[in-house]
Amino acid sequence: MQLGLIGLGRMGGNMADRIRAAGHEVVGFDHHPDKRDVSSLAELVEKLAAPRVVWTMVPAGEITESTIDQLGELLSAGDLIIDGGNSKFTDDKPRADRLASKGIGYMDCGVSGGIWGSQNGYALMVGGDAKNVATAMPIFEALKPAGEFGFVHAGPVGAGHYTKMVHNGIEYGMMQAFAEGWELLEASEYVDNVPGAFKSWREGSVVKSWLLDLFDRALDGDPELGKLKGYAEDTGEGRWTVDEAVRLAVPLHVIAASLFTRFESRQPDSPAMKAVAALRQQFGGHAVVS
Ligand SMILES: O=C(O)[C@H](O)[C@@H](O)[C@H](O)[C@H](O)COP(=O)(O)O
Repeated sequence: MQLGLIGLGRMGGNMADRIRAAGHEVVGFDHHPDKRDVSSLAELVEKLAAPRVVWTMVPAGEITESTIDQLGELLSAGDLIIDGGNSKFTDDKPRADRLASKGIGYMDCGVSGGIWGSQNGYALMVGGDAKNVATAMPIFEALKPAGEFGFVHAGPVGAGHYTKMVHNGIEYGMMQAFAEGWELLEASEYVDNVPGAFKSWREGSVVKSWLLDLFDRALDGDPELGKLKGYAEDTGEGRWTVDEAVRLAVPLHVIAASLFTRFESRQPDSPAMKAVAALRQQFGGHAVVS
């Protein structure tokens, strides 16, 4: 089938390759002139036969919102938009309603797999009507991994991005657990071969996983991670997961702690710990470091 794909960066570009390799036609648009097949959204829409399916794979937030608004002006009743970016789930229903007033369908699809997805396949978490899911199924089939798993129609519009948000919250917690275990092993006088321990866990162990494989790969390149700074960014999914935990009063100890640890990583000197040191000095006369 034909697909319009907007955003041909690290994710979208690889996805286009995988969809084409499965025998589909992709008409791609990107802001970078060297990557794209068409030079405007209007040209992309023109090149597709109706009813059209257009997938947005651009950064979440303002860019996705304005791209979908422009598509809403250019597409016709019967066409379908799929947002595959890491949008916030609360954006989905209002978008779907705006587009529905013009007869345009909308689905959200959480996409996991990072830069490895083109070879391994992408895990897809879809929210939308069964009819729209069926329309896009050949594209989902092309993107998902070859095996039994890697796809869920999670529920109505919003459910795909919600599922991806929770997936990313879990990702934060798993990464943090590996990271803390690594720090403890490195600090201890008991274990000499820390990279070897992680490597050994890749087979047979209870904690074997793709994240562990990737951590082992990172340690192969830099056994003490000496080339990196202890600084980690976040792009929103972890914060939304914790917001939801507060809204629903669900205890999310590990994920919340993992998120806060990232915030802490950006503080060269912790203001809160200065306050703790000041208070210890005030009530106990304990020494402080200035
Ligand atoms: O499942 C995935 O493929 C990843 O989760 C992917 O979506 C991306 O790498 C994260 O959005 C990074 O998220 P943070 O910037 O919040 O760590």
